[in-house]
Amino acid sequence: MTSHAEWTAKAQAEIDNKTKPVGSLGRLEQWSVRLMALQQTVKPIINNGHVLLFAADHGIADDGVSQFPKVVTREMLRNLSSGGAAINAICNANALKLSVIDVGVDTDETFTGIHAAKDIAPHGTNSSLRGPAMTDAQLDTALSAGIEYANIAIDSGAQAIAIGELGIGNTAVAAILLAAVSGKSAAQVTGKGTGVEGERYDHKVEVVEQVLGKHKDVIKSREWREMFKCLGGLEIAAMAGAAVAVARSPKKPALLVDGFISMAAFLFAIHLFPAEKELLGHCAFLSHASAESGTRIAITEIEKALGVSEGGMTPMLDIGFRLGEGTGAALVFPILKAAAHIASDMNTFAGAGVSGSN
Ligand SMILES: Cc1cc2ncn([C@H]3O[C@H](COP(=O)(O)O)[C@@H](O)[C@H]3O)c2cc1C
Ligand SMILES: O=C(O)c1cccnc1
Repeated sequence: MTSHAEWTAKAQAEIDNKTKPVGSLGRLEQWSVRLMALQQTVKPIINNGHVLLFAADHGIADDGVSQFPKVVTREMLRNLSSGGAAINAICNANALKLSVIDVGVDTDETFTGIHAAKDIAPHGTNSSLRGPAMTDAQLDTALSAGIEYANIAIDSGAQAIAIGELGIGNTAVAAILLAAVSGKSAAQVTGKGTGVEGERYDHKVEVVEQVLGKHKDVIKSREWREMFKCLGGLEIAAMAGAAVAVARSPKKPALLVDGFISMAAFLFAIHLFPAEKELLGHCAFLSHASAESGTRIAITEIEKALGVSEGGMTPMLDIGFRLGEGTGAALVFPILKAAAHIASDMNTFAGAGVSGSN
């Protein structure tokens, strides 16, 4: 069997032979090479994409870390249900399937078309300021929900799975997770999320710092499961589960990682599932660099955890997105599709009778 490294070399040679100056399609070429190596074919296929949007509430949202109240998570579920959210629009534009999965939103309401895994944690997580955010059972069930919904999407024919999220307060949670992994300070990883400014931003940094202090022993232990249980979120766990299901799939789907929170989930997936580290690295495509200020650190940590060189996981776009919901991943889907077509449709210099470089 040809190894992934051999496939990468073969794919690079294929791309370099096509009718264009070497490297002239920039990062699109990188993705094209990566798709060939992932699917182990010179004609990779990306036709169907599916966005998995996991939603959950966070105890820490009541500690003043967001510009918006916690109730917005459930109000946005209703909006998603009626098709009025940003992700609905981008999925419509790019012919993507969308599954919204409630893995712990604090509501009794049921919404048409929204999957509800309500048995996990009906009110969301506890605040990590006061104790562990989750129980072991909650962490396991949220991871399993992610795995389950990713497998359903893959079985129904998706060659690309995007992971997105909704959960007021979750930029603070992602910042906490990133600080725990990287050892960076609260100020370095904490961004403005939905738009906290001035004293509210300072307060958010302080909360992140306090949580890191409260859980310093478990952070020091590098026991990844315990760390995630104490600091994490249900929708972030579900995204990590979905990522590992994509990585494990023999159908070799691509994983489109969204913004800051989605990146934190992917980073934790690498640490939670070390046996799948290589597969996670092969399948993952970072869609965009969110404007959230910890993003660069997140990308560096992902590259470090995967053991790839600096720049090996450069996101495709950097266009000021800072929304989440899977919007960046959904937006970039046609680019991933084009990367597959570059590989399968373009002619070689010899095949087209075009002169090569001098
Ligand atoms: C109306 C609205 C729609 C959203 N869709 C995604 N988010 C994003 O913002 C939240 C994270 O930011 P923070 O940590 O500052 O609360 C998450 O729900 C995330 O998905 C939204 C936020 C709002 C307000
Ligand atoms: O980077 C993200 O995905 C993001 C940033 C701010 C708020 N919600 C999501």
